Amino acid sequence: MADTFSTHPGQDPTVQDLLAARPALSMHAIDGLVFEDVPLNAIADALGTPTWVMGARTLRTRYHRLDRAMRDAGLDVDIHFAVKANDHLAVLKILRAQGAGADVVSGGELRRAMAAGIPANEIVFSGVGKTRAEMELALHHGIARINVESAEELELLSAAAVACGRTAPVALRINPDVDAGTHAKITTGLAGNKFGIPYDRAVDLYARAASLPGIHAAGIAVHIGSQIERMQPYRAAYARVAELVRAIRARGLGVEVIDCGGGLGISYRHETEGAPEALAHAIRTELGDLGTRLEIEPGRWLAGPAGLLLSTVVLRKRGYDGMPPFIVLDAAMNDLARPSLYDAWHGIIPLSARDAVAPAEQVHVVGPVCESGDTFGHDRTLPRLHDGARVALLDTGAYGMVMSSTYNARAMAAQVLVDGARWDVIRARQKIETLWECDIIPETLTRPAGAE
Ligand SMILES: Cc1ncc(COP(=O)(O)O)c(C=O)c1O
Ligand SMILES: N[C@@H](CCCC[NH3+])C(=O)O
Repeated sequence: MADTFSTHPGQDPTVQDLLAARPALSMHAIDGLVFEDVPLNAIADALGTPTWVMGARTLRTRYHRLDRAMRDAGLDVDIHFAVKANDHLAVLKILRAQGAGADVVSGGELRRAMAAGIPANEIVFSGVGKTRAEMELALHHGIARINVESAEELELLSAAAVACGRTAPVALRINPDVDAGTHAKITTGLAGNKFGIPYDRAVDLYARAASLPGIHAAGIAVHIGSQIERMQPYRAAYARVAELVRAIRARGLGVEVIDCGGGLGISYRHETEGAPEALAHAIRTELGDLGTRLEIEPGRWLAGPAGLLLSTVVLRKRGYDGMPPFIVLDAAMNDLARPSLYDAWHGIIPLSARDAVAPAEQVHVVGPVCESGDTFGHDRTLPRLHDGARVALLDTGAYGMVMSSTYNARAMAAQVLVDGARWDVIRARQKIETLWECDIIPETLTRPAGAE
């Protein structure tokens, strides 16, 4: 955890270290940095920067590893991709083609997932504040399940389902009060977090769910946080779920499904990537003998390493009084928000082979936005970068473009999909005029000066 989120201590991996850990990336003398089989300079030449790049082959490879890990453990687990991590229709279509369903947290995500061809009966609706309209939308389309996060929400859902003549298949998302050992802003399974139903109220609430009109009490869901590196928190949470399933069944109620959540971490810096095989083992050990259907809802593990953000050095600014220089990029916190939000560490690699072997120096890497927090790395050891040099920010396929904004009137960056040796633009760079196309000027401001 300290590695992923701290910007200061420890030695940075070198360019060679970063490349060695990422099979989809390679450095070539003439072509420079190549992702899958596409030289990234070709994309930057054609589209400029900042530009997001997703790798289709990488996505497929990762999905298959996860799926195989579950099968090899003797488990039949439905994989629902957490759409919040990357909601691009092309990404969803690729994962769907491999067999993925979806986990969504808003009506918008539900509609995106369906637009990408994922049927509603393979979509689970999670989230702490679903509106009545969102519930109705989900029920109308025949959602596979709604994960309910509170007693209050359960009552609202019952009323919504009765009103539209539907039965809502429900899992109660419990809060197991387990520390996932991750950053405070992305932990979700502690009793004080807003997520889930307090563990000690879950059995009674399940009984209530089973008695309510319009509700089919189908199971239990748990999700304890994101970027989880160790299996122990998973095992602790699953052990609590198993205990709960037994207690519910002892009341004569049925539990058909357990949603085991997402959260598996990746290696941004020095961390060991969460192993799907270890997760499968934890699920089998703790939950495998309960005879329920099993599901997982990973986001980051599938999409994170499948994405990059290309950027160009606008200028080098000399540091104050011998302090490290600032490398100012054309990408900013409005594009990639993770470093400013969580002090997240993302690898940075020059696109040119020659730049990649320049002598290393200590720098601060920043964006041009008017916030001191618009910083991609403090005291980073990087090959010396000149004005105009291009870099790739690594592992930005999850919680990257989806968290972009247009702060400082910066247009949303273009996006490209690489698939082996082929690449396609999958989102055009936003036209700057569209930033104000929804602004409405009150008529009083359009009258000529002095006219009343
Ligand atoms: C309910 C739920 N499911 C799945 C996820 C996906 O998490 P991750 O991207 O860490 O796998 C999240 C995000 O933390 C979540 O809140
Ligand atoms: N946005 C977070 C992850 C949040 C997970 C959603 N509950 C990140 O970038 O690490």
